Amino acid sequence: MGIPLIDFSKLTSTDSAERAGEIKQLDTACREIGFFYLINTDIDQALVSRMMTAAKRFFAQSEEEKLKIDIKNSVNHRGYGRVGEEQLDEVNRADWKETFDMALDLPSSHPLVQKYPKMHGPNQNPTDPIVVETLHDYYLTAFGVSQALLQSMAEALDLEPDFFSRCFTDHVTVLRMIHYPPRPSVEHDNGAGAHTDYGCVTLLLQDDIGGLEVKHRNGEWMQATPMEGALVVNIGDLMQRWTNDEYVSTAHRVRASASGVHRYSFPFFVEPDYETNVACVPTCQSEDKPAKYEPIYSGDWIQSRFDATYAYRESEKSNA
Ligand SMILES: O=C(O)CCC(=O)C(=O)O
Ligand SMILES: [Fe+2]
Repeated sequence: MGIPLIDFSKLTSTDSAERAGEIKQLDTACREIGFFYLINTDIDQALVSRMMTAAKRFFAQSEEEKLKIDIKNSVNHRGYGRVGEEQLDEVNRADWKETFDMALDLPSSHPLVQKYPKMHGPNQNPTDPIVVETLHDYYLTAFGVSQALLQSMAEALDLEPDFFSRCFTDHVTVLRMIHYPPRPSVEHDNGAGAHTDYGCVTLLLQDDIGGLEVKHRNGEWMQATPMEGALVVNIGDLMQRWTNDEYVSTAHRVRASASGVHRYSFPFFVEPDYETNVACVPTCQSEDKPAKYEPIYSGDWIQSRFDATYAYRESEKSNA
């Protein structure tokens, strides 16, 4: 009953028997727990070290400097979020973490920015060019991994291989850096409150500190212990909806770091084009199991979740 291990090099292997075997394992993981470790991806150790260095450089700046790119000043959810800005668990305490979010940078004149200004538009970049370049390189590499993974999932679900990946032309995939500073008191043990992710899949790179916990079906919390060279991947709500609850979006949370300990992690939230019509995939419905959810635009769904969990978007909750 642990978190299963999936080998990316086997998913993309030219040996069809090997590929088919690994796709089956992937399918089981997505149905039973919605979480897995992904090893042997194209994200090499050099890129991982560059990300760790970039995050430390960025978050080590003064609060004043970081607030120059405050996420509150961005209509499209890009930039720096100070400690307390996000509360993933809508009932308990705010998260003890600071963040930086970036996505595809579209100019204000782009038609999609005009149409969906709260999701598309320019990034608010850090001033350090090394940090910007590193984030850019990581974004592209992780995106490549995510698309190959979505192709394997489509095959696992007996769909055309590009069923999901064809919905990623002007997508709203977000790369986030998170810094969990040491917690202020023993009582404040909330690094990130219990939540499910909103999008298709999340690819998480984490350092070796640990703290991520995953809720098993039986209600017990399991540790997603850091594994060198592995990403932790999980299914998001949109994919659960798309597959009529066949693939499960599982709750997870992060324990706050102990006194004196800093943790860094990098979720990559894989989210399709705004106008992707998320309607039950053909192979996940039958007479016995009709579609449970109304079709929805992917972007409308994701935006409603941001509005529910961000302090600065509080006033928009009632419109969500
Ligand atoms: O930092 C982590 O390990 C996980 C963060 C997370 O679950 C999220 O940001 O959605
Ligand atoms: Fe998450």
